[in-house]
Amino acid sequence: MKTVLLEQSNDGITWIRLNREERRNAINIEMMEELDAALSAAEEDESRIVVITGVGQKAFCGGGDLSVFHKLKTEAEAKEMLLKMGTILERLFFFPKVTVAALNGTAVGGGCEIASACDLRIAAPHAKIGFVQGAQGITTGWGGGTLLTERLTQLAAMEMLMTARVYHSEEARELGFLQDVIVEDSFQEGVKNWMAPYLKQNKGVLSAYKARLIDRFDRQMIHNRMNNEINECARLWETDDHHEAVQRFLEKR
Ligand SMILES: CCCC(=O)SCCNC(=O)CCNC(=O)[C@H](O)C(C)(C)COP(=O)(O)OP(=O)(O)OC[C@H]1O[C@@H](n2cnc3c(N)ncnc32)[C@H](O)[C@@H]1OP(=O)(O)O
Repeated sequence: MKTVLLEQSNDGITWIRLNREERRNAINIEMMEELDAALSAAEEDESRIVVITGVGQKAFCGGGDLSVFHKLKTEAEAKEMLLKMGTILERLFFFPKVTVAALNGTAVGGGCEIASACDLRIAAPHAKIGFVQGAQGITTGWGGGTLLTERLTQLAAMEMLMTARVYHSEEARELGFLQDVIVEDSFQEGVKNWMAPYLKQNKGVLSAYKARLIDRFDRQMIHNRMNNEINECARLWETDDHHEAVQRFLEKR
């Protein structure tokens, strides 16, 4: 694997690191496939907790790779890509182990959708967090909007999605998006310390509680809502509003 790094440590944590630092860990098709493969490895290994984070200090994930995805022009082309990642995020949402999104830096767009699929979200103080899709004339399209509404209060989720605002970590914590802000100098050590109380429990205890959490959800309903979200985003994708917003970003580079 190249765009995703897998570290299966012997302390109960498997680390999955998004590894395109020069692109702010933006997601392309290869990365989607490697993320899926990393989840398969993590599902089978002896870990109790799976942490998804980004390489470097600047970004957790800058969302979909616009330098590639701007080539997708039609609703059908967009839908194929959105569905591919949506399927992975649905898998992540129902993953049998505890999952943590450790936001080492900025998480925007699809980066926030990945974080929403995880059970817990923690971040470095400098991280900026925003569902910026609205500012690009689209909605969340990997199913992460649906998943966010299962994580936060309805009002907080609506605010984040509908305003497309970018929040500082502390504000995101106040809204309930983040469980905590990790202030230690070493983010990785801070994440480990934060998870230590969870890691005191054995694998059976954690997986049993995770199964009860999953029981809360009507799987078919979540699946249908994610599909509706993907379809709606694909429809908006082919509008001029969206293509022009992406063009503006690409021209700024
Ligand atoms: C398709 C699924 C739905 C979505 O994800 S829609 C949302 C897509 N994402 C975005 O709109 C975010 C775009 N990126 C940004 O706003 C900023 O780059 C970001 C993430 C806040 C980081 O800001 P800075 O730390 O100042 O870094 P920067 O802007 O100088 O970027 C460094 C290099 O990374 C590139 N990059 C960042 N995000 C990217 C992306 N999503 N797709 C493609 N390239 C991306 C950026 O173009 C720049 O490249 P270069 O060094 O100029 O060649």
